[in-house]
Amino acid sequence: APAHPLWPEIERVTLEQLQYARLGVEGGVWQLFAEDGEMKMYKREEEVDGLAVDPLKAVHTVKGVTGREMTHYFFSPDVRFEWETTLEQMKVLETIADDTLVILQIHKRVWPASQRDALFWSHVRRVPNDTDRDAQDIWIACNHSTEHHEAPSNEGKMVRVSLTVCLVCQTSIEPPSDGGPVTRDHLTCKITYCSVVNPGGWVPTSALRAVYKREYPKFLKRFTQYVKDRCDKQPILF
Ligand SMILES: O=S(=O)(CCO)c1ccc(-c2ccc(C3CCCC3)c([C@H]3C[C@H]3c3ccccn3)c2)cc1
Repeated sequence: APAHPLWPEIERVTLEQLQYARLGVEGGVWQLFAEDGEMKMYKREEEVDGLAVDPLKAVHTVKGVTGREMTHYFFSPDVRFEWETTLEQMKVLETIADDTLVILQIHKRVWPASQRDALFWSHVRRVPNDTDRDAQDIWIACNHSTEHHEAPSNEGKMVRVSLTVCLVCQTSIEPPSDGGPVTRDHLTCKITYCSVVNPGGWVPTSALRAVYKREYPKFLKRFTQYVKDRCDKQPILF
């Protein structure tokens, strides 16, 4: 493994997030708050120091793409402005490896909250599926807040959110019965998107919950449609 001071944390958090995502929405603790076709969005209402820090878990099934393609476009900074409508600025502060970056993002002001930024490492990896032989490998992309010497400390200016986010994708292939080639019509990608965001500074709880209720379904719908459009008519990346 690459010798970088962040690497042990990246390894630990990524694998923890993988297990957390694979728990699904069992246990009756998750409250369904949005539904759109195959997409189901759940939350838990939690407060830390009086701030709403509601864990979110979304499950979705997308036809015609692979988990590698889905996590690739989620990870890639080059295309982020194509689908992330709440982004104002983004800077890759460090390229730790071709699958691991440190990113500083400034989000648009979302009334009534003041403008915020997010500083996090971003990692994408294939997790070999050691259980089910004929299943495809799992892909995970994970973003987790970090420190970085190159990020402004924002004295008195921007509020910094802290976040842990993961996108876990499992592809399945229903091969054509006539033994023909596998095309995108035979692909199904099961997605679990998890996020925990601490707004980092006071936002009225009801207003913050309204922002999430509006923004998260929009975000996941727009992102997954973006990937479908990008992959359409392109060679399949397994
Ligand atoms: O999955 S990612 O890594 C994708 C890379 O961008 C991710 C997702 C969401 C955020 C985020 C964090 C905090 C806020 C709030 C907190 C108080 C006021 C701003 C918002 C506001 C912009 C709203 C929002 C909420 C949910 C989804 C998208 N937009 C967004 C950051 C990164």
